[in-house]
Amino acid sequence: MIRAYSVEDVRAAESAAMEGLADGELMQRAATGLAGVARARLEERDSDAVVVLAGSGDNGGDALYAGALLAEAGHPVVVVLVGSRAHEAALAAARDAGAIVLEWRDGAAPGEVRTALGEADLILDGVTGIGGRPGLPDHLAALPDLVSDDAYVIAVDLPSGADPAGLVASDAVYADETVTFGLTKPVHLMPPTEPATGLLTVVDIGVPEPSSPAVERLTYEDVARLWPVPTPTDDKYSRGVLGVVAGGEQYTGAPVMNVTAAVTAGVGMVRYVGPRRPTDLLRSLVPECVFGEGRVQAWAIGSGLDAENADDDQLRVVREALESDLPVLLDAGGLDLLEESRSAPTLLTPHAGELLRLARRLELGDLPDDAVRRAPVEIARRVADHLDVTVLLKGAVTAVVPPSSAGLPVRTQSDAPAWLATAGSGDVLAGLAGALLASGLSPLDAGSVAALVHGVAADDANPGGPVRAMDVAHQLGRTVARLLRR
Ligand SMILES: NC(=O)C1=CN([C@@H]2O[C@H](COP(=O)(O)OP(=O)(O)OC[C@H]3O[C@@H](n4cnc5c(N)ncnc54)[C@H](OP(=O)(O)O)[C@@H]3O)[C@@H](O)[C@H]2O)[C@@H](O)CC1
Ligand SMILES: Nc1ncnc2c1ncn2[C@@H]1O[C@H](COP(=O)(O)OP(=O)(O)O)[C@@H](O)[C@H]1O
Repeated sequence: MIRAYSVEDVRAAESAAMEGLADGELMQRAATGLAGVARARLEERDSDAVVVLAGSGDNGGDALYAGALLAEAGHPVVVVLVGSRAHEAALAAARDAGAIVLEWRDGAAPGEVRTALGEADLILDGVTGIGGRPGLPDHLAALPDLVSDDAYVIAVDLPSGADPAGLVASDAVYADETVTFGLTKPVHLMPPTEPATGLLTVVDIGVPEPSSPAVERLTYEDVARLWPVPTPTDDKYSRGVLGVVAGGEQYTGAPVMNVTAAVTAGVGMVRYVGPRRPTDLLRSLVPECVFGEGRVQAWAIGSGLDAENADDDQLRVVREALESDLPVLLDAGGLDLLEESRSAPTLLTPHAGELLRLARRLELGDLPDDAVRRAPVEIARRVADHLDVTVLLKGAVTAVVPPSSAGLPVRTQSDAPAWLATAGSGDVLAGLAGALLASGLSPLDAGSVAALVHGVAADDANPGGPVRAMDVAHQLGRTVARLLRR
């Protein structure tokens, strides 16, 4: 498990670590680790010229001390001061080591700054760290255009401009690599900010780990720990039966994808409830599936289901499922059918558009069109709290957000290639997560394990190339086996 800690907890842990250490010792450790990574990258790329962007705070201090170490090691280093102040001792160290110091505190970039940025092989981005407000100052808006495409950008602690809490989207430096100190922070793992982080390298500076993470990420080892592996005493019923209510006369593909995914992921059994056409299709495409109502351990409801024109039998079964004490997953059209909290475990799996529609239907505050893009986890949290459900918000970084009452951290997963952004892949995820709910996993575990396995299966199905949703569904069993064997 990878764990990230809130800025307040990081600051408290850093203060605890500083007790008994000489003044500035932690910053020296940070700068030494940062300079070590920077030197390794310069060497790997057979390159030399360094630009240090230094802001007003201690993040700028880290970058300046690292710049001093790189200058001492013989690299040409140009420091560009971009904030209203600079860390004085660190700036003096950089000067003493031979760095050239330029200023770009406002307005357009001076010519010599443009030249330095254009010629840099490696840039240390030390504009802001965990003390930064989201967004870059206006005068730095032109920064990306001034940096050569060939330059390797290392963000110091976090990409400048990115929200340290990872809650809101903003302008930020997009780094090739982020070197963070001691502890991973939410910015590195959350949907709106992780894409700016690049490769994440954690340098140990001796900061103790706080007790409660704000964000967690499952690793392959966690899948091996959480996956419901059958024992010799199991039978198909004890392993879990998933009921699927999906599709209709119009939308016949979604149930095929749901059911194929659940069956391939190894659920005990799947029962499908739906009208004639999808039923006939499933009979020929997924012969393992059984049809009609019966006892189940969990429901997956809503993929390809048009709530307005749904079959009466389907709507009745959905009503009964929602009133039952069984775990329910609601996807796509099923999201329109939940009116109030349930007492049983409930997992919603919207994409951004569906989350916005749901939050608006529930009247959860002022919600402009870009509300979910700007603050995805906050909107998911509003829905989770209002309905007392777990919300899995799909995207390049998928967030699984439990209700605040559970007192659990958010889980985020980013295991999928962008090729997975293809019609039907969400239906595969719903079938997979439903299968895990039926086998007894909590909504948080089922959602996060499913997101990880779904993403890895997409890559396994055709490494480095396009995938169709059905290929992801067919790949699930082999991917699970590979992750369990590790
Ligand atoms: N504590 C420790 O033991 C250790 C800490 N360490 C390091 O310290 C970092 C935290 O340092 P920090 O607290 O000084 O905050 P930091 O992120 O540098 O920025 C603060 C200043 O930036 C400015 N500013 C704000 N927003 C801005 C924006 N959007 N765009 C531009 N400027 C902006 C604002 O100044 P203002 O603009 O208001 O004058 C504010 O005062 C941490 O990330 C890690 O790198 C390591 O050395 C390990 C040990
Ligand atoms: N850029 C991306 N990179 C990786 N995965 C993505 C990306 N965009 C979407 N996905 C994943 O693809 C799936 C799409 O689901 P969804 O939008 O519900 O599709 P559908 O409704 O067609 O089945 C989700 O699992 C989502 O996490």
